[in-house]
Amino acid sequence: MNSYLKERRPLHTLKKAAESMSGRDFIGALKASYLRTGLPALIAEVKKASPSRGVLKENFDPVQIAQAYEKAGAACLSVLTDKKYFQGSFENLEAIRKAGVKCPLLCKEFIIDAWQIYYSRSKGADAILLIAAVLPDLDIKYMTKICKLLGLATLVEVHDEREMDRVLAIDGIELIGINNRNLETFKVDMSNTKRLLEGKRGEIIRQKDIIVVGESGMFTPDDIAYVQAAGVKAVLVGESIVKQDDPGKGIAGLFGQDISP
Ligand SMILES: O=C(O)c1ccccc1NCC(=O)[C@H](O)[C@H](O)COP(=O)(O)O
Repeated sequence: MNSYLKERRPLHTLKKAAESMSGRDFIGALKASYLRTGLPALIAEVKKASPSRGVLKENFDPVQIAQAYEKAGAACLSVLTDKKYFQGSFENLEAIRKAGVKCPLLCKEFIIDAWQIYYSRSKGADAILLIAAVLPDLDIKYMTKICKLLGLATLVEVHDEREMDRVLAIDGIELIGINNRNLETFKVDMSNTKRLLEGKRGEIIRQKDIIVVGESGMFTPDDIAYVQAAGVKAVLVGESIVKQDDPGKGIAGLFGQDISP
């Protein structure tokens, strides 16, 4: 977390800015897209670089990429704001919002402190990411409540059975992301999504009407079909689409068809 920013924006002034922002319905946009296309709704990631792959796109223009994604049928966008590992920024998030992009925006940041939630909202976020691997249950509960009060959606990310069981035991969770990438080894294994949705866990998810997002390592229509068959209603995709000369065409290639509205 950037303590320099935290010093400049004490919580009581930041809260006012966050509360005055009007948000967009992130979960509603995912549901509407799934109904419209019959395919997992796309959360398209504005991603310049990653720890596992280095720089993905030279001449990175976040607004242009966001507009191309929206035009090509993305339901929502994920904007990396972490500087150190992904070369992202809050300026990118703010610029995309100010450019008039209508897709709801997920602020992709390593959130460990409630201050960051207010800051994300003040910069135009409609949803934030909470990573179960780094947050105790109590923080997930507390942060989810703050988000609800602010009108923000929370995407709670899990990677294994233990994290999934922890998150399923928390009341009020509406959106769970299953990351196919192991955050320590960076290895991607799509069968992770399938495994975590089998049996009792899948039943609880259906009962609670939770939307599951498949995350990472998707490149082809077969990959999309695989995670859809496993039970996901949305996918979070970065590398395979952002690397294309035309990221919009990257989306049609990923789904094997034009999904634009
Ligand atoms: O992308 C990485 O290399 C990475 C490494 C370590 C921790 C997290 C990482 N990525 C975060 C993500 O969740 C992905 O950016 C997102 O799921 C999109 O993945 P992809 O389609 O494989 O770019």
